[in-house]
Amino acid sequence: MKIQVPATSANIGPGFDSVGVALNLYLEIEVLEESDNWHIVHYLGDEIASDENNLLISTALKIFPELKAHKIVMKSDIPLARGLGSSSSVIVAGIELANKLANLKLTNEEKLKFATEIEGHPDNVAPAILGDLVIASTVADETTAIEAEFPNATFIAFIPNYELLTSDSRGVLPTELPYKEAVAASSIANVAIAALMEGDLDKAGKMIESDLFHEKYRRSLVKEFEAIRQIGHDKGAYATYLSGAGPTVMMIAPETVENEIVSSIESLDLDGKVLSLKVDKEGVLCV
Ligand SMILES: Nc1ncnc2c1ncn2[C@@H]1O[C@H](COP(=O)(O)OP(=O)(O)OP(=O)(O)O)[C@@H](O)[C@H]1O
Ligand SMILES: N[C@@H](CCO)C(=O)O
Repeated sequence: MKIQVPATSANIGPGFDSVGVALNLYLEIEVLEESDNWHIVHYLGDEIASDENNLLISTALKIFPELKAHKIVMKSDIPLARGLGSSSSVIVAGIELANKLANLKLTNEEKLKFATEIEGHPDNVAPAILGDLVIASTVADETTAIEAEFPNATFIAFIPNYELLTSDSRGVLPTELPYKEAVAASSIANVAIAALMEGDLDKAGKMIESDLFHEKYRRSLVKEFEAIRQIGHDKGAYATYLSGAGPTVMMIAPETVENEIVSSIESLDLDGKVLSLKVDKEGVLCV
């Protein structure tokens, strides 16, 4: 049995802790034979546990503590701590692992509830489970999610060669927002989502770049951000935003300007890589 989970790009500007889209980079786990202990074969580095302490197994055991141990092979194209939902991909894979091995027949709503409880917010786990664009709200432990189709566009990611842990990136956010600013921030988010639903990427892009919830506090943590956003403005992208908690800088652009934008970002000679990505429509899959 194999389980595949897509990467995700959360926030998309003003959709902080609420909006995310699934993209075509993947975590894949292959479940092999039963074993006396959990053992994960992976090439993700020494800091990632290979036993029951790995987030995959700790998540699966939270869902079903009596799960029988197996040998597992884990591969991932999703870079760790870069704002592309690596932790959510593992959590969603862990829930699916318990679901399939213990034949729990979990619904998507149940998977989303467990995943949000573990991750703390729904914006990465929801599209990792459902695919495509998801708008979700978790308040007082209750999660409500709406799936939608992301309008036709390409995603261009600049992935820096350094990590930024979500916990560190959340540490620079204010604990409170003045009422007037919160109302303005919420109106920007409302129009961004309405424009995405209408397929109006010009208006959506303008609102995505007007976020007041998180980017202005975090931008200084990602020194490449302004130069890449400028390329987006010069070359006709719809929007450039900080993916998840960063440091990946994500651009939404028409496919017609994709190659030109990729070359322009590469010509900045920054320390990192540039990837063109597409929306994943499926979410978690088990084969
Ligand atoms: N394949 C994996 N196996 C086990 N743990 C993992 C794996 N991938 C990620 N993690 C854990 O998740 C941590 C990264 O999570 P973090 O929330 O900081 O970043 P992210 O999920 O990549 O980005 P973001 O949430 O901003 O999209 C890693 O440091 C590691 O502890
Ligand atoms: N909404 C989250 C996504 C990363 O986990 C944040 O921006 O901190």
